[in-house]
Amino acid sequence: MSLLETAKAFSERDRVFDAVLPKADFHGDLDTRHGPVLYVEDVTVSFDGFRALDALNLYIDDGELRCIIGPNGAGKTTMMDVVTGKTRPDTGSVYFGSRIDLLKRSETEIAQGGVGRKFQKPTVFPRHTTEENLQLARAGDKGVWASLFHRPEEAERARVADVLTLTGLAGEAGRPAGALSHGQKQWLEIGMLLMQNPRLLLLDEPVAGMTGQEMERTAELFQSLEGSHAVVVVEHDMEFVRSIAREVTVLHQGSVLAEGDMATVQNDPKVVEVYLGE
Ligand SMILES: Nc1ncnc2c1ncn2[C@@H]1O[C@H](COP(=O)(O)OP(=O)(O)OP(=O)(O)O)[C@@H](O)[C@H]1O
Repeated sequence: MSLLETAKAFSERDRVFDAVLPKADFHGDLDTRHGPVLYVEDVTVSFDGFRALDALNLYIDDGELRCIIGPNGAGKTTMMDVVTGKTRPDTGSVYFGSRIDLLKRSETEIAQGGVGRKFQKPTVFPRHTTEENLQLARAGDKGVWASLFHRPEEAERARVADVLTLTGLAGEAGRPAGALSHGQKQWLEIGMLLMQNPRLLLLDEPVAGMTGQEMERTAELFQSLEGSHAVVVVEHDMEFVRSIAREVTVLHQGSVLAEGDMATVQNDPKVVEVYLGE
């Protein structure tokens, strides 16, 4: 890929492009002593009078793995849009830890301040190797141009090696990302988010299109992140949800219909009626 093409690719890739901008830092203010890393309280979002989120309350504990399920149109994507600053709610509050008001922060500040988001479709740089993709994801620390040409330092090399191991991609480090399987591309993209060391990861349908074996590997990956990163997984694949879920939140018509462990949620008649019974 020529320099020009690489630069163009960056401008088409919102998250990495964001990282070119001066780094926002509110890690020092992040206070999770009360438990949650994310507080969504009484949040309402209306589109032309239709309530996509309706007085939504959602709390995610620091380091927890949470699954969010719900029928189409329940408000799952809108919830992630609100947390990441893409959509501003009509009412309510959203806090990262107990002190950082995310509604006062820009999308860029939120992304750089420790909230990573992965959209459904993997977006990696196909002609760069797996390892280079991980190095590029660190661009925020030093600017894209510098990161394309700089020699990785010891600490960064170690971080890349850790993430390669964590994502099961150590054997693919030198392969162009475009040659990876669909599942491997998804892991690489999660790895790229991990390079920025997010405290909270929001993942939209991460196993869509994966083989059964890839799903099993993904379940292991998510479980290994537990404790060090809070991971919120929005997923329709119930078998996958069952395989990883501790706490499940069911959204319906923009608010929480049920919450609890998988067995509790699965046997809740309201949930069966609106979602699982489909
Ligand atoms: N920008 C918008 N303008 C108007 N309506 C919108 C907009 N964004 C979302 N909606 C509506 O808000 C509702 C909630 O949408 P959302 O995408 O959050 O649901 P979801 O739970 O993510 O659904 P899915 O499982 O299909 O992805 C839907 O009825 C959708 O049509």
